[in-house]
Amino acid sequence: MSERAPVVTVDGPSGAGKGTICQLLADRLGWQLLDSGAIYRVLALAAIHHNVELDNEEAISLLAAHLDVKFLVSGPSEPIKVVLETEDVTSEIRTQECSNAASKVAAFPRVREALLRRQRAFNLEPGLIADGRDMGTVVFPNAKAKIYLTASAEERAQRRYNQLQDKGFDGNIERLLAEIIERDERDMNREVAPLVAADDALVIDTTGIGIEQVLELCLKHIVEKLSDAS
Ligand SMILES: Nc1ncnc2c1ncn2[C@@H]1O[C@H](COP(=O)(O)OP(=O)(O)O)[C@@H](O)[C@H]1O
Ligand SMILES: Nc1ccn([C@@H]2O[C@H](COP(=O)(O)OP(=O)(O)O)[C@@H](O)[C@H]2O)c(=O)n1
Repeated sequence: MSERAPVVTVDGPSGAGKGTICQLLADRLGWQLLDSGAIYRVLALAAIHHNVELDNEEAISLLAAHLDVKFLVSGPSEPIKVVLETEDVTSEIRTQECSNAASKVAAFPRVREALLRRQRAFNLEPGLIADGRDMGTVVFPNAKAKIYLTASAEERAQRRYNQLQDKGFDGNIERLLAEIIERDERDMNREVAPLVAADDALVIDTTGIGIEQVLELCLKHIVEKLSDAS
């Protein structure tokens, strides 16, 4: 399988900084952006809206095959608007309930299969930055450059806590940490497309490293890999 336009994959656990770095990379390079986690989140929300049990693989995979989701891009650096059917769900998919539900529906092999083509359709010129758990291992195995971001669970929980505070919400750090650990375990131990660094990925532990420095490390790796490939 070969990719149409060049692809850079960024995988890793929750709170590692993937979304932040991918947005910065897409802006810097002027490339498309795929937030694959948002697709699993929208699917989980659709299941909740349609009263589908989260443990019903058959019903959820049917929902996945017919998922009516749109990602509306208004311009560089602008947040992408996520629309499910006709409803703007951009904020609703970010709740803790949706994060946990997304990780449950994402464990079903038939659900992942049903969403593969939809994710690969983001591979358009001039290039794609793909954010997720299995971007470099399953969805875009021939990506030109692969990055795996991680950080200690404690630091990732602290980042989520700060993020909630910034938005004016209260968070419970112990609960956030427990949920991060539970989600890591589910994502890393599922049978299909578990969260793991691709053999050829650059692994960056971002614990104690600022966003600017992580961005520089990523850009250096991407430039090297893109020039190797040309
Ligand atoms: N290297 C870093 N150092 C400190 N905070 C970071 C770093 N990377 C990301 N963050 C912050 O952590 C939070 C979670 O980052 P995010 O990009 O959403 O992670 P992910 O997409 O991997 O779940 C955000 O508030 C972001 O600003
Ligand atoms: N490529 C992907 C992306 C997300 N997911 C699942 O979707 C959930 C939400 O992903 P996300 O990337 O939006 O989550 P955060 O890292 O932002 O917390 C994850 O916990 C995974 O279970 C996945 O299985 N495969």
